[in-house]
Amino acid sequence: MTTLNFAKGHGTRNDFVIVLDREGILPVGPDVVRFLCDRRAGIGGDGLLRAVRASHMPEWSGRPDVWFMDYRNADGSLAEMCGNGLRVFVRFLLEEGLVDQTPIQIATRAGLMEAWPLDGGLIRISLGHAEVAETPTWVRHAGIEYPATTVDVGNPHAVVELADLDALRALDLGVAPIFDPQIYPQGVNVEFYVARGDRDLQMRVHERGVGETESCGTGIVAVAAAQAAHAGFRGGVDVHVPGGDLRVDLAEDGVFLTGPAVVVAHGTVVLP
Ligand SMILES: N[C@@H](CCC[C@H](N)C(=O)O)C(=O)O
Repeated sequence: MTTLNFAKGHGTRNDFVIVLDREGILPVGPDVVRFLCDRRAGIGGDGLLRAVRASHMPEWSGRPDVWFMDYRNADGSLAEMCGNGLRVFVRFLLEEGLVDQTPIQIATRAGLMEAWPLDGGLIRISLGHAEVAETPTWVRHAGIEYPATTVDVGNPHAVVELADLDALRALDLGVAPIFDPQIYPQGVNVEFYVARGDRDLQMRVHERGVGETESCGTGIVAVAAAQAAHAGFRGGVDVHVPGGDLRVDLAEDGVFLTGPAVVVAHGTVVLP
């Protein structure tokens, strides 16, 4: 019988199974990830966060003395970055006494990120630079073709602006949006948003490798960056998602995301 110790956490209800694997030796291939993230047969989560010492990740060539966030989607696929996951990952490391200095540096497939624990259960993270593409693309959903903006936040996003909140509420994101596979050969996260004000956005998301989730940190940064590029500003943007409220800062030196992160359970699971 193979057992695994796990924790469970979420950031604005984007939820994750977390495993500590200092030496990168645990058997967490795609089948095990799908099992752990299964809400009926497993623990349940939108993704898995595996904490590995960076020196044990062959794909990492940066600082060896930090933790690497190995993120997997619920369908077992790899993703480069996860904004809510990064805050939950940091919360887990803090609670386990595995990090102390601030800013906390975390290695990811999208590079070295930093995190600052704040009062009120919040964590601020850096997410590098959000690159807004100039060439427009499209997204089709429920028979409608929408103009979309591509934003790279380490992982790929297609951002669609809708006219009003009724249109946002009416979307059936149980159905996956269709996108241009030439633009997104590795798939894409699709965000729909409404600007309640220039710096006050409401968003829903269909995540690559997961489906509709209640929040997506990189998606939140993507809609803020797309809105800022269209309206021509920098600075703070509030983004509301079904799972809660987050703050994006679009600064000269990169993008930052602030929001809550909690660990809610610890346990042991028997692997099939
Ligand atoms: N929920 C995440 C994003 C997770 C990865 C994404 N599904 C992808 O495949 O790129 C977030 O909070 O950013």
